[in-house]
Amino acid sequence: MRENGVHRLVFSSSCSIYGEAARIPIDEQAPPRPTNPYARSKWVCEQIIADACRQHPELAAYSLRYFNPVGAHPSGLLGEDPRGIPQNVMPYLMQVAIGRLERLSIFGRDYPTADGTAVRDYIHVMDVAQAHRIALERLDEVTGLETLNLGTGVGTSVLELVRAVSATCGKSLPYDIVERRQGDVAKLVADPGAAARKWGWRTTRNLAAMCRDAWRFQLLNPAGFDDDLTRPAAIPTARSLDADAMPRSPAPDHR
Ligand SMILES: O=c1ccn([C@@H]2O[C@H](COP(=O)(O)OP(=O)(O)O[C@H]3O[C@H](CO)[C@@H](O)[C@H](O)[C@H]3O)[C@@H](O)[C@H]2O)c(=O)[nH]1
Repeated sequence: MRENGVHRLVFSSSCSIYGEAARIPIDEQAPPRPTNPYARSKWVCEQIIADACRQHPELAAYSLRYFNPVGAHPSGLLGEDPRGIPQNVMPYLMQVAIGRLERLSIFGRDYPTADGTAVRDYIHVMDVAQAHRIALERLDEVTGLETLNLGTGVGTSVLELVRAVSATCGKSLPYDIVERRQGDVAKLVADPGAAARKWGWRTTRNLAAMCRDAWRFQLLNPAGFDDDLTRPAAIPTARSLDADAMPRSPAPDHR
C-alpha cells in the first residue's frame, strides 16, 4: 500500500469469519472462528491489514463483512455467472430454474434450525454496492481497520429460499436432501446495527426483490455471459444500465 501510495482501502471480507457464533444476530465484536479455508483466508487478510494500519498510522481501511450477497442489477444486464457447476446456493437454484441443472442438493436437514436446513442472511447485491459507495465516500474518516457487517438481519433457511425462488419463477424446484457440506455452519445472521449507526445505511431490498432480480438476469442470459468479451454486444455499457438503480441516497425501495 505504502509503496504504491495507496493509503486507504475497502476490503471485501466475509461473514464466514464468525463460524459457529455463540449469539445470533452476530455483531462485529463476536470472536472470529473460521470453519473453512475460505473463511480463514479472509480472517488472515483482515489481520494483515490491521497490523499494517497499526504499524503505519497513515494507512486505514474498512473491512466489510458481507453476509450472503445474491440478486443482480435490476436491468438484468449484470448478474452472477459462475464458471462450471455453481458452488453457491442461489446461482445453483437459478440454473435449476432455467433447466441447466436438474435438481438442488440441500446440504443437511439436521441443523438446529426451525426446519433443519441451514440459515443465512441473504443480501441484495445492489445493497452491498450502495454500502461500498458510502465506504468510498467516507474513507477519509477511518483510522486503523474498521470492520462492519453488511447484512439485513433477516435469516432465511435453504428450504425457505427454495420456496421463494420457486414462487418467483412460477415452478416448484426439485431438490434432494443430502449430507451436510464440510465447513458449513447452522446459522449466520447479521446484526447490521453498526453500519446503520455509523453511516445511516440500511438494506432496502427484501428476499422477493433478490429472487426477482436474479431471475430476470437468468431469463435474459439463459446460458450465462458470452465468454468472448471481445464481442462488443457482450459488454454492458454504463449507459445501458439504469442510472436510477444506482442512487447515491436515499436508496430506492425495490420491495
Ligand atoms: O448446492 C448447494 C449450495 C449451498 N447449499 C447451502 O446453502 C447455504 C448457503 O450456501 P452458499 O450459497 O454456498 O454460501 P455460504 O457457504 O453460506 O457462504 C459462502 O459463499 C457466499 C457467497 O459467495 C459468501 O458470501 C460467503 O462469504 C461464503 O462463506 C449453506 O447452508 C449451504 O449448505 C446447499 O444446500 N446446496
